[in-house]
Amino acid sequence: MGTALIYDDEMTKYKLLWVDPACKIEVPERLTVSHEALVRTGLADRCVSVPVREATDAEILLAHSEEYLEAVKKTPYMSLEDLMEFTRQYGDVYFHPNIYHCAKLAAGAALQLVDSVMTGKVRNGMTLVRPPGHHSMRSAANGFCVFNNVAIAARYAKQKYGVQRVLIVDWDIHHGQGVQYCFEDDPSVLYFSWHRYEHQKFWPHLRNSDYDIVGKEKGAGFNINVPWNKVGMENGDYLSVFCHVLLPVAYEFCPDLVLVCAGFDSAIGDPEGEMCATPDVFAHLTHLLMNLAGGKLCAVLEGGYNLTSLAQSVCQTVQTLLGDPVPRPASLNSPCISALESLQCVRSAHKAYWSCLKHAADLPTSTISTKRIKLREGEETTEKGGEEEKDAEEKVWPEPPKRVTPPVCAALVLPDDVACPEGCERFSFSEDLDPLLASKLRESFLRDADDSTALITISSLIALTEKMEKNEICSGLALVRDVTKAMTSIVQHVTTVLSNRVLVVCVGDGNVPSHITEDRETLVVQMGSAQTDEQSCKYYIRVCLKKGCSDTSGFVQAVFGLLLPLGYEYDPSLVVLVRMPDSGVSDSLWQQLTGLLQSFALGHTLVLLQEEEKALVGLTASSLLGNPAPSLKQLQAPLTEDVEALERLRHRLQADWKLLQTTAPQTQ
Ligand SMILES: CC(O)(O)NCCCCNCCCN
Ligand SMILES: [Zn+2]
Repeated sequence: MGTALIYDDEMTKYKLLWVDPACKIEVPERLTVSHEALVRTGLADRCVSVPVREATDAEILLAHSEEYLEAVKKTPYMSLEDLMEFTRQYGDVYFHPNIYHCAKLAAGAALQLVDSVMTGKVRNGMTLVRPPGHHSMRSAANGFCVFNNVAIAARYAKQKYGVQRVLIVDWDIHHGQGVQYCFEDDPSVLYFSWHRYEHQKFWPHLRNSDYDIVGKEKGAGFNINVPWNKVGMENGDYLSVFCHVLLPVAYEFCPDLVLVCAGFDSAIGDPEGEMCATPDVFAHLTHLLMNLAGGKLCAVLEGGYNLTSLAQSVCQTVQTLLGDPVPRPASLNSPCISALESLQCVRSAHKAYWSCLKHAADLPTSTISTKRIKLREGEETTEKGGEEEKDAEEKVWPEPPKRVTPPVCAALVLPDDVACPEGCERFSFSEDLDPLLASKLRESFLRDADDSTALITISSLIALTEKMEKNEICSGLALVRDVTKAMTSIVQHVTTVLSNRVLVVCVGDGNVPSHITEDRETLVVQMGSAQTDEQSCKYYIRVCLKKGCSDTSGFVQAVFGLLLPLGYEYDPSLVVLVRMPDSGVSDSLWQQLTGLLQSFALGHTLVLLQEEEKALVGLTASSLLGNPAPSLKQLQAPLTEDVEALERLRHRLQADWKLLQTTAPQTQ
């Protein structure tokens, strides 16, 4: 199934008709540069084009009052003076004779996207709209927004398709208070937003945007606010919040549909956000959400005012929705202190509501900057002045790397009697084996040296890693007699001959030859149940789950709280995913893990299965081909001893691995 792209240039046909410094950044070119970039890069042609439509009155009334709708209906017939008068009753927004029409198209476009995804016409999609929506409230326009496109879409999905749980991820740099107010007492809609806040000194200056506003009554816990109290946040800050807050909660919530308030003013160069995250980070944010809800993801444009980073970020998002490999995470810095304080505050505020956060640390006490500094009357805000505003110094950043999709998506090394799944390519090393390599392999890995099939398999695997390194093949899978031996020979080859960093993920117990963990070029993370005396060290990390890998919620904790942050920090060029014999991991969790690990190494994931487990070839290959993993059930609480053990392990390792941090260093 494909990716929908919904755009209509009618939504470019309104603009600011008078002088208003606060609104001048919201220009029609935001839509044209975004769409033109998608066309120029060929991404638009790869999408399924779906037409826009106007939202009906009934649909708009899903999130707005009748008096508000009736008032907006009058604007097309207003004179310039009347439009200015009408605008004055709202904040930081402007009206235009054509904006009502465009606002109906923006909301209608979001509904068309929901229809396309919910009916299975497409897997996921994005719509480029203006006016944006997430600030508009039941009876008020605000922050360039007229109708709350995403709030309407969420209500529509529940009403028309019986969707039980909707996750709304708002990565725009402003707080979508309109969405928050719409669902704050509704446990069926989980709203997550990060936003520039600076202790309430940044627009819209709402006390309700802070981390301790968690939702009301039955909705308590279903509203997550992550305030950024400093500008300049980077990719590492964003990915830490995804790994340590959003994703564990999202998997516990187990949504049937994911809606994204896709604002790109959180990208570098944007005059509103003044952050430093680069456009390729949106490829990762998108990818990390794509295995939720069986892949049903609708991205709706919100803000984004630097036309260069906006266009690049839109392309990164759409290219990921199309299933292309995500770029390697550029050298991530550790989260800054302020981000860690926010992280700690949010996790602490929600520990009562989410079992995955039950053991989170308490609120930081001593750190001064988490205390809210009440905005005293007239105290200067961080807003720019009026006309005399200084030009944010021109930020420059590298063009996101071209994301080439290798000619072969998944290559499989299989015994002849095992069928090769649709869409994959059987791979066997054909050319005659280099005699030197053959003898080396024989003496170091093969018991009975004349075991020719094993030799062929091992040499096929080595040839496979070389083709992955050349980006001729994206991912691989092999059925082998002994996964440990195969893992060892691959790691040996890749780290010595190709001198690349390898992340080895071992699912299940079994001995991992110690020497592959001593070369510093390999990071091994093993998830199992065996309590071993040997301690984890920086490059060989053992996660012990009481009930082993059959405990889905404990396993998911370890994936988001430990494995993904490690992977992002280590930034390997190859991921080897090994399913140890009798691992006990469930099929859907195995597929989730196979999907998530493609965040690293340009998707170069090599999966090793014992040949007895040939029944797993099809579903593993499906994940390697980029098909969304089946959604896990709603997760019950992980075992206390497992979470405590994971916290201890993370605490011990965070000196070496900065992305494991979830708390700010204690200041005296
Ligand atoms: C969709 C959106 O979230 O990007 N809207 C942002 C609105 C920003 C308003 N800034 C007002 C500045 C007042 N001096
Ligand atoms: Zn915004």
